[in-house]
Formats: sequence, C-alpha cells, structure tokens
Amino acid sequence: MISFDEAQALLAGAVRPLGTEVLPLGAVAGRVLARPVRAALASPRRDVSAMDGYALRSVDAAVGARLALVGQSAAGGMPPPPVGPGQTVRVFTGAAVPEGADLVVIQENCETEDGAVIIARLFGTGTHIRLQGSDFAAGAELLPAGRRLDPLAMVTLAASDSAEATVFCRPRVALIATGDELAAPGTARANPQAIPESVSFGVAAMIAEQGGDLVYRRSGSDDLATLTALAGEALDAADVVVITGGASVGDRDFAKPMFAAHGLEPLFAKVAIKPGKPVWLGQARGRWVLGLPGNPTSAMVTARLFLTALLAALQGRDPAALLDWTELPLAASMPPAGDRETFARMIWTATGLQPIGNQDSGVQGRLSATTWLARRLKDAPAASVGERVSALRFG
Ligand SMILES: Nc1nc2c(c(=O)[nH]1)N[C@H]1C(S)=C(S)[C@@H](COP(=O)(O)OP(=O)(O)OC[C@H]3O[C@@H](n4cnc5c(N)ncnc54)[C@H](O)[C@@H]3O)O[C@H]1N2
Ligand code: MOO
Repeated sequence: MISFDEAQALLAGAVRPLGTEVLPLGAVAGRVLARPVRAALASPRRDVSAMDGYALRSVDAAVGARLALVGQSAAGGMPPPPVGPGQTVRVFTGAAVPEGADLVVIQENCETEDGAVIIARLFGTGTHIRLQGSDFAAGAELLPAGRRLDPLAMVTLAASDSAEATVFCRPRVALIATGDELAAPGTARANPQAIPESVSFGVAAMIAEQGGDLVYRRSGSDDLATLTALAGEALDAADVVVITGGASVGDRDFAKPMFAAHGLEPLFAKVAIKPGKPVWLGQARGRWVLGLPGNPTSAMVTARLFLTALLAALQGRDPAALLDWTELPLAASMPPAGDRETFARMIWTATGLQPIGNQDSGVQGRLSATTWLARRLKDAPAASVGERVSALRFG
C-alpha cells in the first residue's frame, strides 16, 4: 500500500491537461485560463473622481472660498473644461477630473449660489481622485495561466477589456455506481433488499462544482459481463470514468475487473488512508479511471482528495491547489490515529474543530454536517484540545 502523499505525487506527475479552446466571456465562468490575461487598457483609464462633488485646485480649498462653476464632468460624457484659479467643475463618481484640478470636495461639504460654489466645510486629507493606472497599467498581466475563473476573477477578466479567453476544455466525466442492492432514490422502500443509491448524487455534485461535464451516468448490477459493457460505453463517452463501489476484495467486487478487458493499467490501487483505503486510479484506452469505495463517507472523502485533484490537473491547474491544508485548533481531544493516515470528519465550532461523532465510513446522515477533514498522520498520538491539526475544507 502506498501513502497518501505518494498517491498524490503519482497523480500530479501523470495527469496532463486536456486541450484548450477560445470562448466568449459569457461562457467561461468556472473554467481555467490556459493563457494569461493582459490589460488592454489602464484602470482607471484617466484620473477620475471617486465621489460626487466639485473639482478644484487644492490651493483654492479653504472654508468659505467662493468658486466660479465653469462646467461639469459625467462618467461617459465629453471631456470637461480645465479648472483655473478660483474655478470649479461639477464632477460625478467615475467621471474624468478636469485638467488643473487636484482635489474633489464632496457635494455634502459645498453650497451653491448664483452659479458659484461655496466651500462650507473641509474634512479629511483625501483628494477623492483615483489616479490613472492606480488599479492596473495597460499591458499588465492581470490573471496568470492556471487561474480558475471564479466570480472575482471574472470581474478582473472583463476589466482587462477582453471579449474572449483561452481556457482548458472541461473534462467529460462518466459515472458508474455498482451494487445489486442499489435502487434509485424514492424506490428503495419497495424492495426489502434495496438501499437508495446515494453516492453518485454526491459525486455528481462534486464533478459539477469542479468544472467536470457529466456526460454518462449508469447504475450497474454486480455482473462482470454487464459491467464490462458499461465500462466500454463509459470509455467511449468520457475523458474520465468514475466508478463507485466494488473496489474491495470481495468475490463480487468488479470495479477493476470490468476495465481489465479494456486494457486497464493501474497507476495506484489501495492507499494507506482511513477512510478510503480501496481507492484506485488507472488508465484504460487513454482515459482516466478513478475507483471510489462504495461506503458513502469513504466515497466522498476520496472524491474530495483524489477526484478534485484529478479534475484540476486535467484543467491545467496544480492539483496541490485543491489540497490547501490549514492549521486549525481542536475543540475536542482526539484518539491516537492508528496504522493508517486518517481523515477525520469535523465540524467548525467557535472554539475549533469538533469530530462529527460517528466516524464510521458508512455514515450518510451526519455527513452533511461535516465542514472539514482533519488530517492525522499514521501512528499520530492522541491530540488534546487546542492542539492544531491540518484541516481541509470538506462540503
Ligand atoms: N475483507 C475485507 N473487506 C473489506 C475491506 C478489506 O480490506 N478487506 N475493505 C473495507 C473498506 S476499507 C471499504 S471502504 C469497503 C469498500 O468496499 P467496496 O468499494 O467494494 O464497496 P461495496 O462493497 O460495493 O460497498 C460498501 C458499502 O457501501 C454501500 N454502497 C455502495 N455503493 C453505494 C452507493 N452508490 N450508494 C449508497 N451506498 C452504497 C454498500 O451497500 C455497502 O454497504 O470495503 C470494506 N471491506
Ligand atoms: O477505507 Mo474504508 O473507508 O475505511 O471503510
């Protein structure tokens, strides 16, 4: 059995990004940039007012000063006239600051009278002017290749004045759940031997969150011939096949055998982690195949640890970016870790991380309460309240 770090290193070393495509801005949210984004324009494009008020020369700024109003400047409007000594121009937020002016007095501090503006009071030292290029200069690199276009990055991208972006293709994902006992949710109660097929719904949601495109989804009974046929269909349809259940050593555990006829070459099988020891990754017909254990908590923990990293790498991201461990204090003591590296399911409370209670790998009820995984290394001794542990967002 290999360690968690060894398995992650194998994944990061072997998975190459899919192709790239150029898409309009309206279609790239959630995608990963394949080329850096540079600014076509400076921001602001020119010196602009940060407030609604009056632009003037700071040497004229004195309480009681009476200034001649010589024009106005609105965002998107024509350039304003220059401001000379004793003069002022009405300015609005985002509008160009007139030549000659180096201060905006907000309108709440001014009074108007017969075409003149009187400064009633002055407050603070700010000029209320955003200088040209103070946000970014024309030509500056605003977003690097590999950056996921999250909501904030979308603003930066559009501000660069790009109409389109070069992004990595979305991985097409096939998902197969195996197990004779599995029934579509809503139908299990009618068959005493059935349980609701829950895992694929969580995995499908995670695939969507991580930018994957779920193109094929099936549930298969524990019959090798049927499953081998499904494996072939899935490999035809997708870049990645995720298979849940049947990963262990039982006589009816067919997850790997069903890909054998398609030339499966394992990258790793079995990782010394708890939960999720039977997780495996391989390639068949040039596609990636990820096997997740059937136990629902094990499946979701291994999806968080390996599926997110796999989808990130296929989309040109550093998979390590998905494993952003944070050191957080424990709100409750924890027992020794045992002989497998453990990813305990935790809740964040006001005083720190608290185990969810039932740490069984079959848990489905309290799974949704979980917000963090706490990483405990193999043979780690008991940990006491207040001690910091490595934690990863989960859920
Ligand atoms: N003799 C051994 N037995 C087991 C070992 C072992 O090393 N030796 N490993 C255990 C570990 S650890 C895990 S984890 C499980 C994983 O087994 P499988 O991947 O083969 O999972 P299944 O047997 O198919 O199912 C386990 C459990 O989860 C339920 N399940 C499966 N799929 C779903 C689904 N899509 N939705 C809801 N529930 C699902 C299934 O009914 C079982 O109860 O193996 C241990 N055994
Ligand atoms: O690896 Mo299993 O998830 O411990 O039951």
